[in-house]
Amino acid sequence: MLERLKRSLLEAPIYKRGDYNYFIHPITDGVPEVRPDLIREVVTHIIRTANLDVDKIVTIEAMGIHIGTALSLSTDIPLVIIRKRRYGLPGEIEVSQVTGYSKGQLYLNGISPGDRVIVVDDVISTGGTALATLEALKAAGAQVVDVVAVIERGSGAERLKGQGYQIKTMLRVDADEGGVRILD
Ligand SMILES: O=P(O)(O)OC[C@H]1O[C@H](OP(=O)(O)OP(=O)(O)O)[C@H](O)[C@@H]1O
Ligand SMILES: Nc1nc2[nH]cnc2c(=O)[nH]1
Repeated sequence: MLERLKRSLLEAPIYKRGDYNYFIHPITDGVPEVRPDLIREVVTHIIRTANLDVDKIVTIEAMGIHIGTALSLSTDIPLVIIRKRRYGLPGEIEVSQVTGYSKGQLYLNGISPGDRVIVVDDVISTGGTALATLEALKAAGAQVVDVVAVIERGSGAERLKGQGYQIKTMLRVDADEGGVRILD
């Protein structure tokens, strides 16, 4: 299962960001190129394993967009993209996002109270983005029926699960100078 994703992660180059061994991968970075076979494998897996009895798919700019778009095309469920830019539309919800590398604001539009949604993203690491997303969706009155991240690195997903959030991840990984290791 997920053989292409696993193989591609084992081949991912490492880029040193200070002390952090950052892996560069088509799904999480769009670099060197977004591979259709990987997107297809990921989306097929989501369709098999996630609860798609939803009104909307929600993803987060930037690196959730290709996964969200492919899932939307495969299911005909509309896609809502949480943006890092304010639009000032009526009802726009603003939340703070803190990740391992950045701090900023996220802006949610397009959700009506009672909407059933699934959240999809490329990676969960500290869990800061997922937490901000869930906070925004709660403020919008959405019912979050599933949260799926393709790759899990670090303790964020476990922390959020400990706080009662249901989060599904496809592969858990870590990385050092030698490359990516798949943990399960
Ligand atoms: O669990 P976390 O520590 O919050 O990290 C996960 C988030 O980090 C990345 O986004 P990032 O904000 O780096 O922006 P990008 O998608 O524009 O690269 C990724 O796409 C996730 O949304
Ligand atoms: N692409 C990518 N995203 C991450 N998010 C947290 N760690 C990483 C990493 O090593 N690579």
